Amino acid sequence: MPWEPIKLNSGYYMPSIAFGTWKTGNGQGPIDQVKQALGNGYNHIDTAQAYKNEEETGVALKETELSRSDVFVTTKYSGTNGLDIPTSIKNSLSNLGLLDVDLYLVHAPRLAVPDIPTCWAQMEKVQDDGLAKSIGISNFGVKDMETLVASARIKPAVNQILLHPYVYERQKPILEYAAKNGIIIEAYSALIPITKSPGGPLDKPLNEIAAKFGATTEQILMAWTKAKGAVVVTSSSKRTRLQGYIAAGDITLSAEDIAAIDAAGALGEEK
Ligand SMILES: NC(=O)c1ccc[n+]([C@@H]2O[C@H](COP(=O)([O-])OP(=O)(O)OC[C@H]3O[C@@H](n4cnc5c(N)ncnc54)[C@H](O)[C@@H]3O)[C@@H](O)[C@H]2O)c1
Ligand SMILES: OCCc1c[nH]c2ccccc12
Repeated sequence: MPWEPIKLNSGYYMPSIAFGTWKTGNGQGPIDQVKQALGNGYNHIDTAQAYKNEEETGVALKETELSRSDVFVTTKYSGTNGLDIPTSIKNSLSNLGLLDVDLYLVHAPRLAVPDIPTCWAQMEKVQDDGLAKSIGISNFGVKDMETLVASARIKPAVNQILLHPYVYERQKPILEYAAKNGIIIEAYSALIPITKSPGGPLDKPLNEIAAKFGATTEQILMAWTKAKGAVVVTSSSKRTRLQGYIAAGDITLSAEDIAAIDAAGALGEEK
């Protein structure tokens, strides 16, 4: 299998590519998009309280042929409507029509109220109560993680962060801290160098490496992210793109390819 499942510090396995549901409201809508992803090789769905599509995600999960145990479901505490963590997880499970989620994340450190240790103790209770098999964080920096780990009984399984070559140097301390502490990094917006910041120093090496592999530049960015040990959370309403991302799991970049992407990434910051 190209995108191998990754073992979390909770003992559970997480599929290393996920379909993200943020902004799936347009066009087909979230139900059809999630069903399309589940029908095209994705068995990991990423949603959040803030995305306001947990109910539609739940419908898609019911309508798919895959059974509950075949799909890894992540949702997040986003502080929506000022609700606390115990209330939010119960609402999310009710919206999704599930008894538990595979992963529950604190969407951002600013949502950890009144402070990170108190918030994390509530997350630990969510796992103790069997409402989430694993718990984690999103958008946490090194200082945030240090504060959390200092008081934690259960370390976060995952930190979902922005990661692509233009921010790699800036994010590297997060990756290093996570690796030392057994926390898996999940990368969102891996395609920004193509979708939002084309015309920069990455264009040349990405195009050259893509031509060498007979691949698209999107696939090379996915392979780079995978090579950094990160799980990828991506999205598209287009079936062919979704299939392309899955196929990118077969691409193994050489050390020289990775070094060329790192070097070009370090030359240009995200625009
Ligand atoms: N935790 C967080 O704060 C956070 C933040 C952002 C995203 N996310 C999660 O990550 C998921 C994916 O985020 P993303 O959409 O930024 O990821 P991404 O960088 O993988 O981009 C995917 C988007 O790029 C488009 N795309 C692909 N190839 C393209 C091309 N050649 N030209 C133009 N557009 C192209 C796709 O159609 C899709 O809309 C979200 O749905 C969400 O679940 C989480
Ligand atoms: O996850 C995508 C970014 C995002 C959308 N709504 C949010 C609420 C809290 C933190 C992050 C987000």
